[in-house]
Amino acid sequence: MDKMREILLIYRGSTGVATIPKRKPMSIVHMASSNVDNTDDRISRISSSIRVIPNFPKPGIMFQDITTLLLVPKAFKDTIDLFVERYKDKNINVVAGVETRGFIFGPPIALAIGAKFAPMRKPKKLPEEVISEEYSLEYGTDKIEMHAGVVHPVERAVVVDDLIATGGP
Ligand SMILES: O=P(O)(O)OC[C@H]1O[C@H](OP(=O)(O)OP(=O)(O)O)[C@H](O)[C@@H]1O
Ligand SMILES: Nc1ncnc2[nH]cnc12
Repeated sequence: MDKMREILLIYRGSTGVATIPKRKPMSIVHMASSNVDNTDDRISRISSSIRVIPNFPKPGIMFQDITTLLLVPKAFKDTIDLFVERYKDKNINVVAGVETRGFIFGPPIALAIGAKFAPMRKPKKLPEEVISEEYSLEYGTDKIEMHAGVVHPVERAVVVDDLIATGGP
């Protein structure tokens, strides 16, 4: 399998419009900045739609909050379009999305390029036989699992997630 890991810069959702915040709002320093491809104005629109929250979930982490990107349909669509443009003619059979935020971006990319979508889930969520891999996070370790046999050796897969922090060990 030819593996590629595709990342944006992107977060896990808040709990909806009607909820009352349980903790003090944190100070927001800025929206994300971009240092890639200044010729495509979609990149700056995407960057400026991502909220950066310092010291969440713990001191020293600059949390890149993609929930704000999801509130801007044009920026969300631009995000999907950029990936679709990159992968549409590459004979990709499988888009694998990393839980949780890869579940937001992976499916629309898969549909647009005519690939199947395979969820890569946190441990013990999938009911059938799995293949699994342990990895390090910027703030902890985790393991990811996928149903065995959903990707065949001859297939080409793109792994979609929102962001690389440590990129693993
Ligand atoms: O480069 P790394 O160090 O691997 O960190 C990046 C990973 O961490 C975050 O997910 P997280 O495990 O926090 O899960 P979530 O999407 O459910 O919030 C993020 O969505 C990436 O998957
Ligand atoms: N800095 C960060 N922002 C958003 N999600 C993350 N996951 C790991 N590190 C992160």
